[in-house]
Amino acid sequence: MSTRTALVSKDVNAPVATVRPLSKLPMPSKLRPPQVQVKRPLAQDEANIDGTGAPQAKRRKPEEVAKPNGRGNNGSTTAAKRPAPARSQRQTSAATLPKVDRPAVTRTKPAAARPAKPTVVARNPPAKPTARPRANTSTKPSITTTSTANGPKKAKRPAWDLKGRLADIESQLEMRNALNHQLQQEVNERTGNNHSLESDNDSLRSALQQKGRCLEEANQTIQQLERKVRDSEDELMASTRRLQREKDDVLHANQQLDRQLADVRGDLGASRQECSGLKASVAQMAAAQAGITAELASTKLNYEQSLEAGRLLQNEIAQLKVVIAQHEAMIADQEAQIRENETTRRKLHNTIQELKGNIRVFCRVRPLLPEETASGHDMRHINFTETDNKTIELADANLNESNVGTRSSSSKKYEFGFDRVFDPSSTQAEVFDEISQLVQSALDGYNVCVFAYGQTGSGKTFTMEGPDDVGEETEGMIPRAVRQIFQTASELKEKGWEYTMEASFLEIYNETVRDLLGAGDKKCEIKLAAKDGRGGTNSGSNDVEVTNSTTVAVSGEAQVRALLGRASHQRAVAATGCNERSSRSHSVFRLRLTGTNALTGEASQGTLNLVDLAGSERLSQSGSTGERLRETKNINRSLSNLGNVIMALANKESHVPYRNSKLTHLLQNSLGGNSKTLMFVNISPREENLQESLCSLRFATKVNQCNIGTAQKKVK
Ligand SMILES: Nc1ncnc2c1ncn2[C@@H]1O[C@H](COP(=O)(O)OP(=O)(O)OP(=O)(O)O)[C@@H](O)[C@H]1O
Repeated sequence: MSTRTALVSKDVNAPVATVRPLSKLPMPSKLRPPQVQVKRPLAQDEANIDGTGAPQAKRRKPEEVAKPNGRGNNGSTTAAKRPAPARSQRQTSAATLPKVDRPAVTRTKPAAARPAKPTVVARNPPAKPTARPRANTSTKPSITTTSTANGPKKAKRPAWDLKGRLADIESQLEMRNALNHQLQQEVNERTGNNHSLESDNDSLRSALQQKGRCLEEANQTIQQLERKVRDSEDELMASTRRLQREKDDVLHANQQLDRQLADVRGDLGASRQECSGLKASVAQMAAAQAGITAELASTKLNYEQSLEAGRLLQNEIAQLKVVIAQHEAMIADQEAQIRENETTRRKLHNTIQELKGNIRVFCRVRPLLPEETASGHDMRHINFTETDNKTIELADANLNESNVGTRSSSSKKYEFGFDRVFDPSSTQAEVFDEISQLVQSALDGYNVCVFAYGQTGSGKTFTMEGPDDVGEETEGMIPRAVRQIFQTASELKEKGWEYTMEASFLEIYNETVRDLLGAGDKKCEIKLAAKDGRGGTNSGSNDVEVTNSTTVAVSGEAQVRALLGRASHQRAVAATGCNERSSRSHSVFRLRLTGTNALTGEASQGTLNLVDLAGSERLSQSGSTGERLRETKNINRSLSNLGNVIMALANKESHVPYRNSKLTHLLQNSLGGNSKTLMFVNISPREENLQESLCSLRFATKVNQCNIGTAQKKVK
């Protein structure tokens, strides 16, 4: 008994463990388990079967198997006593049987291995299950049998009828075995179906995987195709743009060609017009050529005539060249003669100066100043002869000093004659006109010395330099002499003379030489320079030089005017108190003129000295004391020595006392035989200055009577 039960349990459980979860797949209606299985009284049968082993209990839910299992183990009698379930209940139990088996299937076949899309399986239903309905049909008889076995219950055998009961049991056992056999067959069939389904499932899964791979490949292919499409689209776009550009280029080229064509057409039209114009021009030129040809013939004729005339002109030119050469020779002779004439003029000029005397005296009487006129001064005591302008007459009303300033009929007249007398109305220009020839002599190479001698306030500075508010008309002898020198030097350039000029301005105060163009702080000494190595001095005397004195090369009037201004400033700085320095000192403006003539080879060196002497007041009349007395003594000594030198020169004495005073020492080469000297004796118009005027006129007369020899030109 137990052996058979175990065998049945083993057979029943084995196929159940491999049942596939058919409900997971869309099972065709033909493959579904037949409803007859539901009609089987499985619950009771299985309870009996389960009572033999645990595997059946494991496949059921606890609530479904608890009671049968608990009772199953206690014997079939309990099950037999139990009322049979209703048919609907058995069917439900049978219908749930496959569902109870599903968990076992789930354990053997993981859900993850199943195809993701059941629809694939549905499209490919397995072919084998079509045979299953027949198998199921074969089971029906057993069910029917079972139904028969479960038919109306037999009467309960009495307890003592063991034999009958045993027979019943054996009968039931046989039925059970038959049923088991049928079930085993059914299980086998189902197992086969399962295998078939699994095989189908595998094939479907592999097909699905293959489809998946195909799908992936298709996707990849699609992606590749999409990329190719995109690439193609890009290429298409690029090609489209390129074609558009090419199209635009072609259109542009076409437009250019159209324009060029229009231009060419225009040019062609213009060329045609030009061609027609050229044709007309050619015709005109042909006509003109004919005219030119005729004209050429005429020109040739003229040319031959001109050649003949040219030959005649050349002969004439040759003759004229001879004449020109003769004229040039004449001009050269005349130029040479002009230069000779210039030399002759200089000699004649010098001769005239000699005839006039190498020392001359001009007398100049200044006018009364406005303040002098206003104070009642007059100059009736001075008379000028209008005939020759060479005589001046002073009337001394009272010989007695006490009667000075009064007039009487017994007045004494003093007449003085000079080379020229300038009355108060004489202008600076008239005065300079008389000395301009001396200035010319300086340019010719002579030493010229012009003095202004007279008492203080007599007009010496006015004559030599001009007034303080100097203008063009009131310019003195120095600026006028300078202007003439520069003008004459410029004119002499045409005759080949070139001059260089050097200026210096010295002052002699209290027998001290001072440089008015320098700082004036250095002691100046008068020295005789060494003889010219070439023996250039015809006088035999040496040139006088002053140490520490400033010599300025001058080239124009303005420059000389600036030097005079500088000298005037220096003298003003040296003035002390009421002591008028300019009145108490001698000033010497010296202009050294060096000339060369490249044409004649001549050279000359002259010196123009313009000297403004200190006031010549008599010591007895001055009433000076102290420093003023010393100044007066020095002034008188130097002026007296100037007279002595002139007298010595006039008397041709062997010794001329040049060195007795700074003034004569400085003017050594400008006094004597090698120089031309002119003295202005300036006279005050005031009658109260009559005696000083007489003294000055007497000194000037003495100088004027001197013949200091023949001036000699100094050539280098
Ligand atoms: N010819 C003249 N015409 C007009 N004014 C003159 C003339 N000569 C001199 N004067 C004036 O007379 C005044 C005295 O002249 P200036 O200073 O030249 O005399 P000076 O002899 O040089 O005196 P000092 O010896 O003191 O220098 C000045 O005011 C000057 O302008």
